[in-house]
Order: sequence, then structure tokens, then C-alpha cells
Amino acid sequence: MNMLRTENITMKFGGVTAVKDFSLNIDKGEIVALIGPNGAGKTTVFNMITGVYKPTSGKIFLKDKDITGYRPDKITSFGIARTFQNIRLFKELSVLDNVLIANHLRIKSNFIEAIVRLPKYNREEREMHEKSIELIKRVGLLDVIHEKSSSLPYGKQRRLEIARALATNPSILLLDEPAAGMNPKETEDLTEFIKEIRDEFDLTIFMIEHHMQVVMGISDRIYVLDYGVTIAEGNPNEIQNNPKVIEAYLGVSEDA
Ligand SMILES: Nc1ncnc2c1ncn2[C@@H]1O[C@H](COP(=O)(O)OP(=O)(O)OP(=O)(O)O)[C@@H](O)[C@H]1O
Repeated sequence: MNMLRTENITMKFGGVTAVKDFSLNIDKGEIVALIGPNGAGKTTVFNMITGVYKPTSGKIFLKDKDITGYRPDKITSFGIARTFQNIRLFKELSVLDNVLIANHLRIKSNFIEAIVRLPKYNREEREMHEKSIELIKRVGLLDVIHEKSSSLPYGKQRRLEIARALATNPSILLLDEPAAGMNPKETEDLTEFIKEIRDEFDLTIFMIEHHMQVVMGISDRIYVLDYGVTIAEGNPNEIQNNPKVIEAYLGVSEDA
């Protein structure tokens, strides 16, 4: 079943074409990576899919629903969650509060019910609290649940970001450089973790990643961008042996 599809999405900033005619197809349950040198347009693709930018042209579909041009909060409610290249947590708040806030995005009670604290609202609050603790446990942060998020080591902050994304009940998760800044052990753990959450939460995963070990280790398929243009698409083996990719990207990457 097709989960996410883009048809020739293009993003122009003034005279600069950051992404040109990007067409993507991701099936349910796949792990797909987007790679390319710095400035190739990867984050711009994420920003178009998540509603931060409206594509200059082209269309985006989530399970055949046209989601082109919707605002980011709407896109989240349709089932697309993301993490960011630069971790975005509420630094002064605890691990639990960070996840609770993300969970609030889904709560169904309306404003009046919240003010007068009708039973439905209280029940939802309680469920949300339990669900948050469950998620924190699942990502391995139960022992630091009351710690300030900024006090956590980098690898744990990344896991917390993923827990926050999962709290919105996504069907597809977009990860922007999840292994950035991680040490080799954290990177290895993360690779396993991504596969586990894909299976456990019935997710489809689309990720931007520079770390070739992660990309080649877990991706079903890979798209390669260079100067905003798709120069290759294929499985890890095909990508590693593609001369265009070697020239444009792998040949100049120290990670490769
Ligand atoms: N809001 C913007 N306004 C103008 N130009 C932009 C904007 N966002 C991105 N660009 C330009 O679009 C191009 C692609 O940038 P983008 O951040 O998508 O690349 P990237 O592949 O994610 O790079 P990196 O790996 O360094 O994060 C760059 O030339 C960048 O300067």
C-alpha cells in the first residue's frame, strides 16, 4: 500500500531552485533514506512534505489524500510526524512534560470541556499521562523521566525527540539526521531502535541521514539528491555502486 507520494515537487526561493521535480513513492512499512551533499535540498523536501513550505509546483499525497499546501499542524494531525536536524525540545521542562505537550496535539476534548474539567477531559488527561509514561518507557528514558531535557546526553535527547513525534500517533515518521552528533555506540543502538519502532508502532520511515553506516544498514531504498535534482534511486547495493552517486556524494564524503 502506498503511504507517501510526491509528484514533481519543486521549491524555488527567489531565483534559486532548491528542489526540482522531486518524485517519491514510499510504501507502508518501508524505511527510505534521502541522501546528498550539503545544500542538496534534503531539508527543503522535508519542509514541503510537512507544510513548512508550500511547493512552488507539484503535489504531495498521503495514502492518496492530496495534502499539498496544508499547514504543519494539519499535516501532523493527518499522521506525519518529524524530528529536526537541530534538536527542538523544551529545554527547561522535564522528559515527561516534553512528551505530554506533544500528546496534547491529539487530545479531543474542546476548550469548554477543559475549563470546566468535565469527566471526558479528566479521562483523556489521565490516558494521556499513562500513554506518555508508556512511550518514555518504550524509548528507554524511564530512569530520567523527571530530569530536565537539557541535562540529558545527546543520544537520549534524540530518543526523547522521537518519543515526542510518536506521541502524535503518526503513520509515517520523518527523521532529519537522527544520527548526527552521536558516538559509534549510540549510532549502532539508534539503527536497531529505528527498526524496532517501525515494527512496534506499525510505522513507515523516511529519513535524511549523512551517516552511511546507518543509511546502508537499514534502508530498503535510497533517493539521492544533488543540487536539488534526483540523481539516483535504488536499494543500498545499487546506490553504493552508482557512478553518479560516487562522484556527487560518496566520493567526497568522509563517512563513506
Ligand atoms: N528559506 C530559504 N530561503 C532561501 N534559500 C533557501 C531556504 N531554505 C533553503 N534554501 C536553499 O536551498 C538549498 C537547499 O537547502 P537545504 O537546507 O534543503 O539542503 P540540505 O540538503 O538539507 O543541506 P544540509 O545537508 O546542509 O542540511 C540551499 O541552497 C539553501 O541555501
